[in-house]
Amino acid sequence: MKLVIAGVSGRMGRMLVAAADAAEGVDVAAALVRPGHDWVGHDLGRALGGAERGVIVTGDAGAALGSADALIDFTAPDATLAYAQEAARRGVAHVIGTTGFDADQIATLEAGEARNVTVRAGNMSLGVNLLTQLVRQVAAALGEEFDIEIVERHHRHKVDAPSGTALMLGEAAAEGRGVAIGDVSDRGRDGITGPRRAGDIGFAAIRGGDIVGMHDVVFAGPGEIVTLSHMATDRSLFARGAVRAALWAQDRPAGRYDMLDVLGIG
Ligand SMILES: NC(=O)C1=CN([C@@H]2O[C@H](COP(=O)(O)OP(=O)(O)OC[C@H]3O[C@@H](n4cnc5c(N)ncnc54)[C@H](OP(=O)(O)O)[C@@H]3O)[C@@H](O)[C@H]2O)C=CC1
Ligand SMILES: O=C(O)C1=N[C@H](C(=O)O)C[C@H](O)C1
Repeated sequence: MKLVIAGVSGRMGRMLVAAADAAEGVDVAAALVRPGHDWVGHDLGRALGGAERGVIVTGDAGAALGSADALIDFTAPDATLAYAQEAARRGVAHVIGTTGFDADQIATLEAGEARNVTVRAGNMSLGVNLLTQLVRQVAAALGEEFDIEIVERHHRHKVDAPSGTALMLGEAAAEGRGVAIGDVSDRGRDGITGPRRAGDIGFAAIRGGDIVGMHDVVFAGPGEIVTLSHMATDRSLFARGAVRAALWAQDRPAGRYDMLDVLGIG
C-alpha cells in the first residue's frame, strides 16, 4: 500500500511514519506538510532527524496523492477539508484522525464522504472504541436519575475542546438514552449557572503537561457513582490504529466508515 502521511511534521505525523515503517506491506510514498513549511523540498528521513529515505516532503497534495492508495491525515479541520476533496478526486482512501470540526465542517465532510472511502474517528484506539459500546449500554441501563458527565484530560498543546473522543463518548451516551446529543449537550459552565438541567450530558476539559489522553464518563446517581475510564499512555497507539484503518480501507466500497467497522466490534 502506497501511503501518504499529511501533517508529517506534527506529533501524530511523526508517530505515523514510525507506525507505517513497522507495518507489513506499507510504503510511505509521500509526506505532506503545510505549503511553505520549512520541510518542503527536504528529504523526509533527514527532516525527521534520521537517515535519508528518498521521499521529498511536499506541500502539494495533488502531486503527493498522484499514485497513492491511502492518505492518513491528523492535521487541522481546514486542512482536512481540503485533503478530503483532493483524495476524493483521485480515489485515494482517506483516514481522518483530525478533531475539532465545527458543525458546518462536519456537514461538508459528510457530503463528500459518500464519494470516497473514508475512515473517520476521533480516536483510533481499540480501548476507546470498545468504551463507546460500554457507555451506550450503561447509559441505556441507568435512568435519567444518573447524571452523565464526561471529563477529558490532554496535553497543554491541544487546541480543540471537548476532545474528539469526548464527543464520541457523549454521542454514545446520548444514543444509549435515546436522545440527540445536540439537545442535551452542556459544554461549558462558568459563573452562576443555575442547577444542572435534568438529562444533560456535561463536558469538561483539562489541559496540562504531556497527558496523552484520559477520558472519564461519570454516571452520578443517587448514592452511587459509576465511572467508565480510558487512559492512553503512548500516542503511537493512535498511529497504529490509523495504519490498520488505511490497510482495511483498501478495496472497500465508497462510503464513510469508523473504527468500529475497522476493528469489527460495531
Ligand atoms: N483520532 C485520533 O486517534 C487522534 C487524533 N488526534 C488529532 O490529530 C490532530 C493533530 O494532532 P497533533 O499531531 O497532536 O497536532 P500537531 O499540531 O502536532 O500536528 C498537526 C500537523 O498538521 C499540520 N497542519 C495544521 N494546519 C495545517 C494546514 N492548514 N495545512 C497543512 N498542514 C496543517 C501542522 O503543521 P504546522 O506545524 O505547519 O501547523 C502539523 O504538522 C488533532 O486534531 C488531534 O486532536 C491526535 C491524536 C489521536
Ligand atoms: O490531540 C490529541 O492529542 C488527541 N486527540 C484526540 C481527541 O481529540 O480525542 C484523541 C486523543 O485523545 C489524543
